[in-house]
Amino acid sequence: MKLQLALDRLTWDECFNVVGQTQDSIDIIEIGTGVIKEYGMPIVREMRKQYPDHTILSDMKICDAGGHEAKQAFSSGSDVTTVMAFSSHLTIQDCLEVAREYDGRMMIDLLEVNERSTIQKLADLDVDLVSLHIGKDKQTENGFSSNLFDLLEGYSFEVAVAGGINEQTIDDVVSHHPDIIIVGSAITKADNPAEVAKRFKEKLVS
Ligand SMILES: O=C(CO)[C@H](O)[C@H](O)COP(=O)(O)O
Repeated sequence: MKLQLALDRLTWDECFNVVGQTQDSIDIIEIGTGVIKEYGMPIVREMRKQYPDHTILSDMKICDAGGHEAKQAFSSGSDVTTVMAFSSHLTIQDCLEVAREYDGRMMIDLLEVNERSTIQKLADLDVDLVSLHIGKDKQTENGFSSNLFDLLEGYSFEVAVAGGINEQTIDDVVSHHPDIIIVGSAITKADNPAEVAKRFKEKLVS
């Protein structure tokens, strides 16, 4: 089980500061969508330069022009980038093809997906990594619910989970044995991110 730190709603300096404090506890550095919108590919390149041994995920949340945007992410040093599950199968296919060219991976974001037919579409496209995700706005109504895992019942994807996961909910999430647990605010907004990230890491089982 891997810990992915999501860098969202932070300045450039805050991103590097929190990664600097938590680097020993995290496996994957996620450069969040809003951070990419603010700073573009230069922040991905700088993160790659400073953290050559960490996996870097750019949360591009691609939904169209998949080949071009995936290329932007991988050519800047990302190991993984994201495409929305509701996108056209052509967009997802193009992303997967670019990922193969760069020896990278696509994570397919299941934000707002409730239909098993969408999951079957992903399986038919030979997708291998998906993320169950409750969006930031939706979190004001409902936090991460274990029921989300039901959507993937019977499929063998590698699974990441995200959406307001905190120290109160981590045990429940871990009990479903996802491959990657994505934590943002619970670490980045903590008084002592290093300590909190260490506690999260200790909860993850291999
Ligand atoms: O993709 C995201 C937002 O769209 C975040 O990475 C994800 O929600 C994790 O952050 P948090 O733990 O703060 O919810």
